[in-house]
Amino acid sequence: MTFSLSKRHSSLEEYLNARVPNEPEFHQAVTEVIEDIKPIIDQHADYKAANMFERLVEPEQVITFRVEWQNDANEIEVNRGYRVQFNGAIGPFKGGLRFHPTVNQSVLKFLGFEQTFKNALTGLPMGGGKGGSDFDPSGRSDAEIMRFCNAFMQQLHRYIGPDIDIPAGDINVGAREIGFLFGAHRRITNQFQGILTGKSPSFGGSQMRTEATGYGVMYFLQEMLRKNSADVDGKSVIISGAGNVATYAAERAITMGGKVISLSDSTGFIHDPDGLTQDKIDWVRDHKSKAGESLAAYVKEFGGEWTEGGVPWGLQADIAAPCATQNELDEKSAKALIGNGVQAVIEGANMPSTAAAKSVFRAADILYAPGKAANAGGVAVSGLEISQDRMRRPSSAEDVDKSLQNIMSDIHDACIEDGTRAGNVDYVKGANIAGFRKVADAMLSQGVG
Ligand SMILES: NC(=O)C1=CN([C@@H]2O[C@H](COP(=O)(O)OP(=O)(O)OC[C@H]3O[C@@H](n4cnc5c(N)ncnc54)[C@H](O)[C@@H]3O)[C@@H](O)[C@H]2O)C=CC1
Ligand SMILES: O=C(O)CCC(=O)C(=O)O
Repeated sequence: MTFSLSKRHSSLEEYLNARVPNEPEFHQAVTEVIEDIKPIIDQHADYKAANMFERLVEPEQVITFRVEWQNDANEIEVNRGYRVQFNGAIGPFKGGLRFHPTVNQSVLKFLGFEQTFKNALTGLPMGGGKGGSDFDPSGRSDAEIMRFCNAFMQQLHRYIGPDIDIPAGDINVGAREIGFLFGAHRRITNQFQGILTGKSPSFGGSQMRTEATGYGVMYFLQEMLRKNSADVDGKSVIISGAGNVATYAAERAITMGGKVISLSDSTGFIHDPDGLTQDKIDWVRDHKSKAGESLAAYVKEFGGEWTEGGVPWGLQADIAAPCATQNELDEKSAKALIGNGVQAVIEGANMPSTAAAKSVFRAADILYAPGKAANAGGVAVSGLEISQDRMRRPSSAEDVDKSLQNIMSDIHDACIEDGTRAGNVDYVKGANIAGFRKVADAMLSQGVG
């Protein structure tokens, strides 16, 4: 028997094992999406005739390159750089750069695949891509970070451009790294071009890009709650991570009246039963910006409890927002959250829930928003930054924030439209189907060859 989506394989698992062996994160992301869109492809003769499944799961280009650079001890170090240009059917490739020792082809392909659907959901003309390096920035000096960024761009500049591919930040790539990368590109090409987003507003960046992902997560949550006649106000919130997405999600949750009781990093988590405040968040940002600092120092400063090596999912709260990294929330944690009466789980990170955890959430009577919908606010404001770059005309923070709220509300509506069955909303299904339709229809219109 053949798998109905591919003539040569009998199941999705067999297809993935044969075509892309040893890429577990990519298999996980593809399996989740394909389970939801298979019935749509099966029912749609045009999609089947166009072999949409095989074309969708094959990236257009996977580029790898050597990054050689000199550390402070004058030693030459070598890292591997990547850019996965996954799908450019609806616009130039767009997606972040991640610098982390766990970066490999599987991780970047899963991220580029997810990004393709996420970008489609924003309603802006952006294809999906992702890139980065296995470079570990922890403990490195500013000068080393700058030399690494220069060396990385020395290779990457061949593959990007305002009409080709426009990267941005992701884990360990923030304003400092984007500045170094942009400067390197300008010196190499002698052109001032909008080839990166997340730039400082002093040289073409958009207001609110820094805040956009975390704020967008909370705007999406507010939409979900409102549809159920509820509100963030008065709710307790568990957040994981202590970086860009986590701290801005916490900031917005607090201004909406929520009580944020945790943050975490790869060394453990804090439980602050009094709740975070803006001062505490500012301290976390400052502390975590210093190379290699653990969040453990929080409790000496503000009290609460530190759990070394733990995850915050055993705490009791109304809302959980995983905002750190992929597969940080497993089946046991998902069951603990449900057992403790969580009402909504909203993913700020990309694929933070394992496949088993996802099944627990989808089967439970809770609101569950997948990352590709809930964290799309960051790339949406990147899309607005591209427009500002083109026009050389900046927008105010108020205007960008208003656009962000509208885009998150539209994504919420799209999820409702494609994810409602018998009165129940499956946000995962809704996001997968709505994103798929847009990309697949563009691919159909453009033919093959
Ligand atoms: N920055 C952005 O605009 C967007 C980011 N994302 C996703 O959000 C997540 C977080 O990204 P950022 O906040 O930008 O990165 P970041 O580098 O600012 O922060 C990452 C945080 O996660 C923590 N962390 C890393 N590994 C961990 C682990 N195993 N357990 C607990 N904590 C861990 C780090 O200590 C750090 O505090 C990633 O999945 C990223 O792909 C998604 C959409 C946009
Ligand atoms: O703003 C961008 O282009 C990158 C955002 C991103 O990497 C993400 O949405 O995961």
